[in-house]
Amino acid sequence: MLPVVVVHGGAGYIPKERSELSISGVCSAVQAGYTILQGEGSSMDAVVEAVIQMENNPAFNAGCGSVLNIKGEVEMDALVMDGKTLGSGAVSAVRNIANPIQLARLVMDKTSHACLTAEGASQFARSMGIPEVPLESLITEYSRMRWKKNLAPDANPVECQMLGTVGAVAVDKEGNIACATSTGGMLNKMEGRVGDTPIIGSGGYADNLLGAVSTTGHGETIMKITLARLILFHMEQGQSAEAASDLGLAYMKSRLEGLGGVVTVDPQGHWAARFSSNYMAWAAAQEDTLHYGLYTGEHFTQKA
Ligand SMILES: NC(=O)C[C@H](N)C(=O)O
Repeated sequence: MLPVVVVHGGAGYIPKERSELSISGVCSAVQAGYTILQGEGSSMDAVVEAVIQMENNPAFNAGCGSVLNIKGEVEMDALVMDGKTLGSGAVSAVRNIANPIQLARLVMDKTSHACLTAEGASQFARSMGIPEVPLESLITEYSRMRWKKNLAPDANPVECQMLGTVGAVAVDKEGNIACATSTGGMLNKMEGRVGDTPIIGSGGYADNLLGAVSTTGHGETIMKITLARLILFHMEQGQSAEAASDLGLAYMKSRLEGLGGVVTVDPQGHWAARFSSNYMAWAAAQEDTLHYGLYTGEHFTQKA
């Protein structure tokens, strides 16, 4: 069963013309993670690489392609967690860097802190030699169009809300488990708004004894129920990765009318990609097979 890597490209509304881009994006990201796992790399290396691929892909709301805040600027959140040590690293409201997930990993590896924010995170990035990139390089025509559209008083909140956060979970050959999640947040959010993504237990969680989860959906709702940790709690109680994911998502829906999605693994390599929204691009790679889907109930396979 091991190794395995599972990724998501965000729960929510995906316009038809963008579905191909999302599918091909999650499939190439999962392949990149799987190549690392097959080459003896760690689950942490695999989830970070998979997320970097999606941050660099303008189809997703992370890195280049992030949604814009109310001022038309990009502020990003990211989290990594290492299931062996329970160490984690996060950045919130960071600007002008291409790969927030890399910076989150450096926070975990090189500082004694769990999260750096805003200007302090930028200073740390500079000290680590991470180049600053111009704001414009993170903004796509599509994200600017959606930002403008959503400023209109008659904006459709469903179409304009959650979309495209990216995340990954993996178990390597040694049985070490990791998660990574990265996002531009919610469209037209207030300046300085921080969502669930960089918060351990909400945007993700990893524990070698239980498994790992990376989440997507409305951050303020996810935080209320600490969705990632809630799912792992159900697994601790004996539920499978799939049943626990469904229980967590069902609770968020019944308790708060919140929709979202998750990718989940357990220590044996059982995995799930589950969502209560209409769409979530996801992909998994295990035993040389690539699995992927977008709509509820969809599950395609091909050789990895
Ligand atoms: N699309 C998303 O998943 C958004 C993210 N969870 C946030 O609230 O920042």
